[in-house]
Order: sequence, then C-alpha cells, then structure tokens
Amino acid sequence: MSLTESDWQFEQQRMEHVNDQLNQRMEQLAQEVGLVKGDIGDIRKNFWDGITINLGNPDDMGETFFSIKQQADVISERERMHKLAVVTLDKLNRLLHSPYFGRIDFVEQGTTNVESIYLGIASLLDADGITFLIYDWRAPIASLYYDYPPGLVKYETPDGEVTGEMLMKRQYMIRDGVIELMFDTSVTIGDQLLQKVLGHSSEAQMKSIVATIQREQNQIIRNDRSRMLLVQGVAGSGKTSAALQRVAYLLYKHRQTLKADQMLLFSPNPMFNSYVSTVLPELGEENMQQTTFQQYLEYRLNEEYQLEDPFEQLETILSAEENTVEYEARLAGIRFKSSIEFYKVILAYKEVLQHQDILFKPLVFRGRNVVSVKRMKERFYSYDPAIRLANRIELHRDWLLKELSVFEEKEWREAWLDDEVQNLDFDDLHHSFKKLRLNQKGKGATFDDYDKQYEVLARWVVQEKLNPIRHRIQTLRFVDVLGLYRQLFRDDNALSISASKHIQLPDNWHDICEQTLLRLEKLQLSYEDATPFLLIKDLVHGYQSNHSIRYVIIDEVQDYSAFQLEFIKHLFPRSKMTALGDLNQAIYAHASILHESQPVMEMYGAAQTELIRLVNSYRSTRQIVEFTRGIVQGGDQIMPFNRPGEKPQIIVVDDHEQLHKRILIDIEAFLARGFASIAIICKTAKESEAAYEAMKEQLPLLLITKNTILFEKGIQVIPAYLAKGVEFDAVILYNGSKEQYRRENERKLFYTACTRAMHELFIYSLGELSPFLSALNAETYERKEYVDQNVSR
Ligand SMILES: Nc1ncnc2c1ncn2[C@@H]1O[C@H](COP(=O)(O)OP(=O)(O)OP(=O)(O)O)[C@@H](O)[C@H]1O
Repeated sequence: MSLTESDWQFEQQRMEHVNDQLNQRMEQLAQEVGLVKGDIGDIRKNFWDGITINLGNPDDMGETFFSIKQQADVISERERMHKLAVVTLDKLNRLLHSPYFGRIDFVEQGTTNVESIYLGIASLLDADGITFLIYDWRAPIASLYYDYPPGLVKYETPDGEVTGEMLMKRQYMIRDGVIELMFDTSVTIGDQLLQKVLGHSSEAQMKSIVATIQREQNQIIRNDRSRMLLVQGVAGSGKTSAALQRVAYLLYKHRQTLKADQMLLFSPNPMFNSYVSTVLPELGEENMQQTTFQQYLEYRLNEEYQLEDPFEQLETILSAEENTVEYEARLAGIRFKSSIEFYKVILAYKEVLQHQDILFKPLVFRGRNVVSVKRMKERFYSYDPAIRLANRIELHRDWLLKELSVFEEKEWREAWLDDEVQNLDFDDLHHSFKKLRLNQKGKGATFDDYDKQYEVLARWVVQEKLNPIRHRIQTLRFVDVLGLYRQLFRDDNALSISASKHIQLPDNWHDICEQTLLRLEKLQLSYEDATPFLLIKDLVHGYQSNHSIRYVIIDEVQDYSAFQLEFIKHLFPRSKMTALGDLNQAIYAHASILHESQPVMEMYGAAQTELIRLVNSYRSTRQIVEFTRGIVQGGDQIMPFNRPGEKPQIIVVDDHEQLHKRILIDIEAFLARGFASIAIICKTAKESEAAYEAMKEQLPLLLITKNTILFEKGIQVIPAYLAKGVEFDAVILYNGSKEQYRRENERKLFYTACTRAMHELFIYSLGELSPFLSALNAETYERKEYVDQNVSR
C-alpha cells in the first residue's frame, strides 16, 4: 500500500516531536552529568570536613567509622548515578541518530484501543512519563514485528500469551532525524529494506541487524527455554548476527540478574573478536567475554607443553603426503581422539585408576626421596576406595605435606647444611632474622647465642630449599598426569578398557599409539591430544569448572569435536548453551559433530535441546550463492536472498606473473567501485605469505596470520581457515587449481573461502581447475581468459 502525503506529514511531525523530546532529555541529562560530576569532586575534596576523628574509646571509634562509611557511601552512590547518566546519554545520542525503524498498530483482543508501537534500539517515554514514544526492540510486544505480517497475532509476556490483531506494519530508514525511506509492508520484514542494507559495501566490523531480523532468526534470539539451542544454518544465514542479537536480548530480559561478563562467546580465531566487537556497543550493551578454545587450552597447558593449535594441525594434514602409514594413523588418531567414545574410554580409565596404575612423580631432594613413589602408591590405595579420585588426591596432598615436614626436621641435622649456612650472604641473614622475629613474635630470640643462631639459619635454609617441592605438592604436581596419558597408549591399556566398554578402537590403533607416544616423549601435545590430556588432568585434580558463566555461545560449532563439547559442558555446569554451525564448513579432520549421529543433540538429551535450521543465505548476491551451493553436497537446500550481482569469474592463468598482474588490475577495479574490504584468500599460511611477498610492493596489503587480532578494512591476504566467520566485499581466491584443491577433505575449506564474498567472487587457477570447479554447472559462472593488460600502478 503506498503512503499518502498526510501519512508522511504525520510521521515527520511525530519524528520532530521525538527529536524534541530526545534533545530536551539530553540537555537535562548533560547538565545532571556535569552537576553530579561536580558533586563527586566536591565531596571528595571536602571528604574529611564533616568527619570528626575520635578514637578515644570503642564507642567513639565506632562513630568515626560510621561517619567515614556514610561519606564513602554518598560518593559511591553519586558515582553510580553518574555512570548511569552517561550510559543513558549515550543511548539517547544513538536514538537521536535513528530513533526507530519500525511501527506496528496493534489491537489487543477484547479491546478497541489501537496502539501504535514504534520500535528502536532503546525505549523512550514521552514527557508525561507514561506514554512510550519508542519501545525497545527486545520488549515482549516487539516480537510481533519480527514474527508476523498484519493479521491475527500473538506474543508471549511474563504473565502469559497476549493475542490480538496487527492492523498495520511500517518500516523506516531514518538518518540524523530525517525519514529517508518509509513503507508499509504486508510481510514479516520487507525485502526492500533488506535489499538496501545488504547491498551496502561492508564496514570493516560486523553490524547489528536489529531493523531487519528475520522470523527464524528471531526464534534464535528470543529462545530462552532450552539448555542447548543448536542452530544449523547455511553460510551467510546470519548465525553469528543472531547470536549477538541474542546476547543483547538476554541482557535486556534478565537485566536485574545477568551481567555481560556472565556470558562467554567461543569464537573461531582471535581476529573474530575484533570483527564482532562493535555489535553489542551499537545496541547499547557491553560486550560479553570472548575467547577461543585454543586460548583456553593455552591458558591451562602452555607453560609445560608445546601445544599444537588447530591451524597447525590443519596445515599438517593439508600438506601431508597421502596414503602413508603416518598420514593414515594421524587421521584415524584425530578422529578417534575427538570422539565421545574416547571420552568414555578416559572415564573408564579413571575407574581403573581408582584401584591401580596411578602414577606419581618422585619427590627427590639432594638425591634422596622425600617420600618414595612406592610409599606414595601404597598410601594412595590405602584410602577408602569409595572416595572420589580427585578427593583422594587432595588427601594425598595433605599427607605429603606432613611427610615433607617430617623430612624437613630430619634435614636440620644434616652435614651439608654447614657449608650452606657459612655461605649465607647478608640478605639471607637479614631475611632469616626477620622471619625468626616474626615467628617468635619479637620475643626472646636474638642472634646473641651461636647455637641458637646456627639452628635458626639451618632451619631457614632447609625451608627455602624445600620450597619448590612444597609448591609442587600444593599444586598437585606430584601426580604424573603426562605419564597417565602416556600409559593409556601403552601396554594395551586402552585395548582392555575399550573391550570392557564395548568400544571399537580404530584398526590402526597400534600405529596411533606409536605416533602419540613419540610426540608425548618430546612434550608435544597435538591439538587432538590436548583436550583428552586436560580431561585426565581434571579427573585427577578436580574439574576447573566455572560456575559464574550463565550462557555459553559457541560459534562455528562444526569445528569442535564431540570430545571438546563434552568437556566444555563440564567446564560450565550452570550454563545454557547456544551452538551455531554449518556442516558444510567443517574444515577440520575430526568427524563433524553436526553429522547424522548428532552428538551435539545428545549432549543434554532431547528434552533439553532445541534445533533451529536456517536455510536462507543473506551475505552473498544470488549469483554467488547459486555458484557456491554447487560445491557442496545438498547445496540445493541453500536459498539465496534475491540480491542481484555479477556471476563469479573463473580465470585460468599460466604462471604467477600472470596471476599477480591480473590480481592488481582486479583490485584497482574493486577499489574504484568503493569496496572497502577485499580478501585474497589462500589455502595455507605458506601460500598467503608467498602471495603477500610477491605483491606487497604494488598494493597496500595486510597479511593475516593466526596471531592477527585486529580485523581491519583494506586488502587482506588470508588463509582460508582464518577467514571463517568473516566476510568481504570482494573475494579473490588465489589459486583454485587441481593442484591445490582436489582431496575430498579440502572441499569444505574451498566452499568456506568462496562463501566469504558479499558482492564479487573471482577465482584464479594456476593451470587445471580444481575438480570442485570443473564439476559445477557452467551457467553459474563466467569463464574468463587471461588477457595481458597494463597495470596502471
Ligand atoms: N536479518 C538480517 N538483516 C540484515 N542483514 C543480515 C540479516 N541476517 C544476516 N545478515 C547479514 O548477512 C551476513 C552474514 O551474516 P552472519 O555472518 O551472521 O552469517 P553466518 O551464518 O554466521 O555466516 P557464516 O557461517 O558463513 O560465517 C552479514 O553481513 C549480516 O549482517
């Protein structure tokens, strides 16, 4: 329905009223902020003026303390008010720019009153303090906007369901207080606005999608029932966007009890954090905590072991020689160690350790045992077997500390101490004396008496020398966790455990064991070994659970193993999970948890799990989606959003010289079209580096490595696996040749790379095309020949 002149007039007038209100409110608040700030300064300056210090007797002291506390409370209350006012001011400022994006006219069933609900990123009341000029998009009633076209509708509130009729739905695009675009729509969210939003050149960072959230995305955002919400969505379907909006929604819904630091996002790489960092602040919320699983592993393990990261693992597999015993063992090892079956093997192994085979590290001092490993073992298995392993280790720790004290006492009389005491320097003497005074509370002991002095110094020396061992005991490092993990791959241990649990080990288990032991010998922890190793550590030491996190969001969940997910579940026992992934982008060598058997669905059981599928792809033009969906199995299920563009181009070149020449020309053209983010996507880090080196003189390139933490606009040279989750105006696939992409396990990596393109996709091939390309429907791309052209730079 087209809008009339009077509609425009009405809306423009209302807009002006809202603007006036916003300006007034901001002026008022700005004054208040200034006043409160001044107040705080004054109170701080005159803090002591109103306080009489009187410490004469307990009553006076109490009164003094009370008046100091009162003053301090006044300051902290003012500071809280100041902070709140600054946050509100910031919100109003954002509203001033674009106060609302939608309106629905709604009549609740059983009434005749038509309410016009305007939706924006925050709510705003009129001067009367009652009438809502703008509703927050997260308010229960706002759900109608995303879920229904005009007609009969309903929405959930904390007090139950409300039904009624939506008479009208209007969308706006407002910039700096001016309505640029406005139309009524008869669908959920009109394509017109989406077209406009998606057609823009990308801003380096991700944007909020609040004005155009799609119905199925709204289901993800507002779902607060299930313990596990699993979202399976195709590339570019808005999984990450929906996840971030969901964080904002939950922070609003539970604003009395939930803080941003109680939510944790596991992201695919460190750069991703920077890519998404602007969305929540754009919505007026603080960012949740963010980490990568690798960062967590490093935090727990890096000090002692050489830890492989997932990218190294992937590069090793991608560049390994196929069909060798080593390659097959590595692949089979990765698959098995990533499975729930292996998790079960380790749990069963823990049962074994309850009765036998625990390993301790010797506690040796000057070549002598503080406690022999044999005694440690005997003692350990003398505890009540009903006590949990981790609790028994704690008992053991306490016992060892006592044994250490006995050992220490004997050590005071040892001859080696003479030399040590004679050689003490001034600092040592000073320390030991201070300690003595402290221990004896300053009474009695002096250094006047030689024997006394020797005894004190000797005790001090022994204590200092034994401190590292004491520390090892306190931190439970007397348990040989690495040995325990190694033991699992030795002497058919896993074989007997798995047989008892009816778990099938891989056929080449022997090769896997050999390979694993070899690496562990060198203190190398492969990516696939890191989490199992950590599980054993936690079973022995007790889980390092985090009880404060309430929501965990795992993006790119297809890249996690079932083992890792089970481990994460234990890490956050009080948390609800949101897992978002795309089976077609599962690039790692372990079997994907999103496969038919669906380990992720089984984690919390069917009753506590909900699955939402997203099949519409918004990122890329229709032409790019029609092309990329041919690369993967079942791609015909992927629905492009109807945003037109050029077909992807495939260009075969003879050599690197031709390749680089053409890339320079393409990039010039992209820049001329105003594209702000362009990616040259390579297969590996090595290829990225070579491409960067070859072209860096001619172009201002950014080389992205696994250590890059900042996502910036510009021309990025990036390995495909680091481009996960992010997007670019234009993508140049550096070399899509048969030489580079031919193995089946490279298909998804190739697909992931191609689906990063929003507006343009160019694929180069040095020689013969990858079979993933040659098998595609030729209608979906333009095959271009190489033509020598001059580069203008
Ligand atoms: N409802 C929407 N309104 C506007 N833009 C949207 C909407 N949904 C998704 N988009 C846009 O589509 C692009 C892809 O979204 P996003 O990165 O969240 O998808 P994804 O499913 O996580 O992708 P991938 O799995 O390929 O990394 C982004 O530019 C996002 O802003």
